[in-house]
Amino acid sequence: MEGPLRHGDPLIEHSREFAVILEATSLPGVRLLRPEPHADKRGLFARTYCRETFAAAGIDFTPLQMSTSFNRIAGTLRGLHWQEAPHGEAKLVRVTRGAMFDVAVDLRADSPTYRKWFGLELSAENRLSLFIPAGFAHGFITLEDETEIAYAIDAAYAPVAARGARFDDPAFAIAWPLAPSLVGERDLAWPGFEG
Ligand SMILES: Cc1cn([C@H]2C[C@H](O)[C@@H](COP(=O)(O)OP(=O)(O)O[C@H]3O[C@@H](C)C(=O)[C@@H](O)[C@H]3O)O2)c(=O)[nH]c1=O
Repeated sequence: MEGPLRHGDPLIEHSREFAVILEATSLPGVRLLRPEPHADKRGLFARTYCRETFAAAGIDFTPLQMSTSFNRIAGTLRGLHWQEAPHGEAKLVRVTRGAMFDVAVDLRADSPTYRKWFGLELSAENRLSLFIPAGFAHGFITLEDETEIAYAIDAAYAPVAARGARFDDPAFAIAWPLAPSLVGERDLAWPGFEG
């Protein structure tokens, strides 16, 4: 009997081996996804996640849930958030409307980039996604009103394991591109990071 079709099999004529480009960032493990759009007069089609491409890059990432985050005003800041082990979660984040400055912070104590951050603009226009593995904190500030974010996450939500740090914690010294105009109460109340 025939086995299941695999990405790259000749039968999948319209599939391309590396339709998702995974770029390194200044933080080992954090990757930037640059889609390769197939454009025509209708618009475009682009893959925004591919399990096989991730696996070929040595990343074991299978989303279990997808979430959306809508933010009314520019300057809305959410984060920094992570889930403690064994509930660590990897996230793939992109913007479907508007724009934001997205940040990952390395919280792996044995990492050469421990407590270092990486940030970049993700927007509906540039269609970039950021992959943030377990062991990193994540946060963002919106750059436009009515910005909406799509998450794919590989672990169940576990409020008991939820942890956070303030966006302006001196342990990280993140250079946000603007001062926040709206931050949730929980995010203002995180204790100083003790790593
Ligand atoms: C994250 C999450 C929240 N919730 C609930 C809890 C709460 O009532 C409501 C809003 O949750 P929060 O205030 O935690 O939402 P928010 O501050 O947007 O949390 C998010 O921030 C960014 C930076 C991330 O990286 C995400 O993983 C997530 O932590 O939604 C779920 O039911 N499932 C979930 O997976």
